Amino acid sequence: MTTFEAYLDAHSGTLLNEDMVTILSNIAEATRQISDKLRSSSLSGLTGATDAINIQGETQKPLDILSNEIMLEACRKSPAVAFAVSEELDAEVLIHPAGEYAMIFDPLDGSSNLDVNVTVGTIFSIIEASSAAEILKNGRSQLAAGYAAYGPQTNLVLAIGNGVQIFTLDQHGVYVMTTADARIAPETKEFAINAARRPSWDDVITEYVDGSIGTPGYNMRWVGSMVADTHRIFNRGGIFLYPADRSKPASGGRLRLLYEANPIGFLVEAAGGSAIAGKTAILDIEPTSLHQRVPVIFGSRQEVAKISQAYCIARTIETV
Ligand SMILES: O=P(O)(O)OC[C@H]1O[C@](O)(COP(=O)(O)O)[C@@H](O)[C@@H]1O
Ligand SMILES: [Mg+2]
Ligand SMILES: [Mg+2]
Repeated sequence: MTTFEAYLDAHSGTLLNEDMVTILSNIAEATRQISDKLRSSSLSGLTGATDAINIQGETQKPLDILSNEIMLEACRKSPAVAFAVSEELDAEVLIHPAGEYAMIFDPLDGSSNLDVNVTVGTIFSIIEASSAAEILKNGRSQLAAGYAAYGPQTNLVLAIGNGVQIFTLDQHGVYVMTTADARIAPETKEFAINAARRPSWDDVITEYVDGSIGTPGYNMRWVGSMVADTHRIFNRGGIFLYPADRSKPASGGRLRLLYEANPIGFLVEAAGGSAIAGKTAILDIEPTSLHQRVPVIFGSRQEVAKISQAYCIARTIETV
């Protein structure tokens, strides 16, 4: 049995320095606390919405705010964390002026699913950044990334440079490794997209989805929590698509680069999958702002390659 802490210890001094071990341990502890709060949310009144609106213009749920506070506490407990960047914060927050890293997170992903008891998650990414100017780096600069998925089980999924490991929270609050070196199947016949947005898709996405629907054996899934859709893809392959809205190309898409697309892209590539925004790999996009949105297509390598080739051929389509 390998616990999360034992896994970190085993890589301390090689893939991880002591500061990174502390940061990742504190993130694991934060996800335990969030998991606890979620399990009893209806009993403790942590349901519904608040009056607060975040920088994205979205109404915050009490659990968005609480999860953000728990993740900020993980930053405060980690002396090497200089900055916190979050979906729920307008700008970066200085935590420890002498720190060398930024912790970037979506404290609760899929929070529209909270009141219907469907899997939600916490997504995180660690980069080197001792000044605010260093935060806007491409996704290849990530030192570690991961997510917690709060569903029937709580899973913690982590990449630190040697593949992807999956841990499961046991009844004593211990994360135990349940999948070593998770790999995403290279081929798939399962895709995930919000089909209600079809009128806003470009021709490449429309043709891909229409072609898939007409092909025997293809299946469609859409949870509405990217973490849950990602977790399914880690377990049985698949492709996830959240393309840009063709009527608003400047908006970039729905998902945010720094704390949604980049960490998921890092995990997916580490597991042998691919993650693109169109012609460009997600991890190669140079960020221009903290809450920048990008089109996101990721999952089984060969299926993603079909779409990336279609974008390269369709030269008339303006895409990233
Ligand atoms: O409601 P839509 O358009 O299907 O969007 C769903 C997507 O939005 C998200 O919920 C965005 O995350 P947040 O809940 O953190 O804002 C993704 O998890 C999910 O894939
Ligand atoms: Mg999210
Ligand atoms: Mg969120």
